[in-house]
Amino acid sequence: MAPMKLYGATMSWNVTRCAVALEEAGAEYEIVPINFATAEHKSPEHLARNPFGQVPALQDGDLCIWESRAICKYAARKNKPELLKEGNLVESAMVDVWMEVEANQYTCVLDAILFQCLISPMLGGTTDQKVVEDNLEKLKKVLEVYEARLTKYKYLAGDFLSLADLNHVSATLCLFATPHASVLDGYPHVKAWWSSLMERPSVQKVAALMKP
Ligand SMILES: N[C@@H](CCC(=O)N[C@@H](CSO)C(=O)NCC(=O)O)C(=O)O
Repeated sequence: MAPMKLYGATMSWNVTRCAVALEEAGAEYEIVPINFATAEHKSPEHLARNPFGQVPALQDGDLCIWESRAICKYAARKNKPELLKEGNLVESAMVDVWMEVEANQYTCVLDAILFQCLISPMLGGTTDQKVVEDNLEKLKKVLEVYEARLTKYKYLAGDFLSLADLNHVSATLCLFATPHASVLDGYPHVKAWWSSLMERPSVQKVAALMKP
């Protein structure tokens, strides 16, 4: 079977979220860059992959899917279903909860910080420090919940690694490219959780991919 194709740039934490899942699942894949400078993401060819004209998109044979977290679930379900715990109703429910928390409580706040600190300056813009500070305060409230959870369990969904943990990696790696990674220092169990994720070969490989 030909390797899967992950369309997008490794500077995007939505794209590299998929790379972490693909690496952890041991999938055969290649990253196909999409050139934003030429609006390739809005080309008919790419719109056929992702009708919203965004990256990532994943092609696996005749199947083409988009939305990073759907791609991650596909990679896990196909190659390493234990990352979803789908055979266990309770464990899979907790995986689902923390996958939603990653998207709707954690990364949505982190996105605002990363845009201001990394994307805006890259586009010739400025960093709105008030937006950064406001979202750091929101992130601290989220991290308080994580700290309480990770005081009880080694990983977010329970005492087992799941896709919920892995979906946090790409955006958190980007946090370390900003001056604000120290926000994690106030949460020792979150730091220990992050350190254990960073020890994984899949994460180390993607971290290397993301280096500018
Ligand atoms: N919910 C989606 C977000 C994709 C996205 O915003 N992609 C951006 C670049 S990466 O941050 C993108 O393609 N932006 C171009 C555009 O929106 O036109 C996902 O998780 O895959």
